[in-house]
Amino acid sequence: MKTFITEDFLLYNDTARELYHGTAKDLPIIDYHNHLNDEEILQDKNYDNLSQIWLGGDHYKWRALRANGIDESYITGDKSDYEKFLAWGKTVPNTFGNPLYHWTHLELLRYFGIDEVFNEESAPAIWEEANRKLATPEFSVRSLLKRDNVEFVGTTDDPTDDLANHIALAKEDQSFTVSPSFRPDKGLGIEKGDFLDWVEKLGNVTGSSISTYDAFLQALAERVDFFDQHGCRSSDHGINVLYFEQASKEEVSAIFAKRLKGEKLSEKEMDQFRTYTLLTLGELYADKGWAMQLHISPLRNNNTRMFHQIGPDSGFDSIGDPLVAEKLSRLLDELEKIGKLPKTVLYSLNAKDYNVLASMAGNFQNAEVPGKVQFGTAWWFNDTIDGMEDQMKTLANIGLISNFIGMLTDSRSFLSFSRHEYFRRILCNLLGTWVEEGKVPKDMELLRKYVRGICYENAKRYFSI
Ligand SMILES: O=C[C@H](O)[C@@H](O)[C@@H](O)[C@H](O)C(=O)O
Repeated sequence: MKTFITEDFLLYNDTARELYHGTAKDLPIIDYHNHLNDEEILQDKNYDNLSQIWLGGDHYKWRALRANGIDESYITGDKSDYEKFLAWGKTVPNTFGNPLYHWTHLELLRYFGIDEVFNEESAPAIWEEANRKLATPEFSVRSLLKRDNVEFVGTTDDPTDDLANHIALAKEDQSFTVSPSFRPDKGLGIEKGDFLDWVEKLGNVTGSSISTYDAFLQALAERVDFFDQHGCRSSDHGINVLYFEQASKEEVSAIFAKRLKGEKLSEKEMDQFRTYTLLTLGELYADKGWAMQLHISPLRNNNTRMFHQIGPDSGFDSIGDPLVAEKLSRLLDELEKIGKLPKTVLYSLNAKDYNVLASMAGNFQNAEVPGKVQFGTAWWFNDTIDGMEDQMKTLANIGLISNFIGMLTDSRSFLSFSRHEYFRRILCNLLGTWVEEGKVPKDMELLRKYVRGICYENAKRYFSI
């Protein structure tokens, strides 16, 4: 059966169709936050088969497979790639209403030219045809980036990473930039069992022995400099529960010393360390002109048995519901007070926070750049038609959607860039609907400016690309 994705997919009026086909469709892609593997880009890897590139690291699909009663051996276990692929073929027909259904068919159509509904019956032939194409030079990861007109890739990188792949890629003449993002979560994770190992690793890459909090901060500053020298334009922080506990540097130094000795810390002490360290990093980000991305309120690793079996980021995270407004206000204001609030992108995994984040952003805007503080795009479980519309309507209702830096894939798969098409269709339909409903004038020049800005130009300006 032919697929349902027509050229006007998700575009329900003439204005939407004109905006998408005439403006959004061919704009370059700036994917400023994802988890793509920089080594695979350097190697210009060809994936062996559709399971590896589709299912290999995508915990969205793993959750759908589990929800469909598929055994773990066919998901992250020891079944063959083909057996796992057939399990996905059995599952996709049961995903109506989930973006996975749309993404699956968009990817088959856009990358492989396969205009078929994906299910158990069509899976074997699709496996053969797609794998044949995956083996060709046109399906190396760099070829995939070029064919998608990807201009910028923001990977996610630990401060101790040597960035060797990014450095090597920067020496080559590419149509796209692969920029490292500074993700210091392990340096803020003072509660974690491997925190001291990470501190030692930080010391090793900076040629220092970190035995004091001053030395720790100095080492972090050196890594910020190193990342900046190699094209970093942004940091990223995963914050499960937002914190704000003020303390002097001397108090935090004493807390750090206790941790080095393996002494137990109170929750307050840990929050004092996290607060002081994040504020110090925020100042460094501002000095570098970086953006600070805050991904807040995931509830991670809910399934202890499966965490021990297959580790983090494996589909057992969900939406947390801590309060965020007060602490976020204090964090941002502490930096604003000293003129060191960096460009900031606020994401929450809980849609209950959307009005909070959109209104919070409005407290700290200034002339540095339009939309200096962004209410960030719908993230993870919210990366759906309803979730994206909800986030954009909230932003428009409370802030200025015209300065929105648009979406990102946050993905681990090189086939995910068609999610930008998905977003652009939803955006153009939203704007087109406002026109058709008489809520905004049919000023096509201005509407095209909105579309170019949100899909491409705003992010280019915001990240100084
Ligand atoms: O969209 C889902 C995301 O990729 C999710 O896996 C990440 O947000 C990850 O948990 C992280 O902390 O960066």
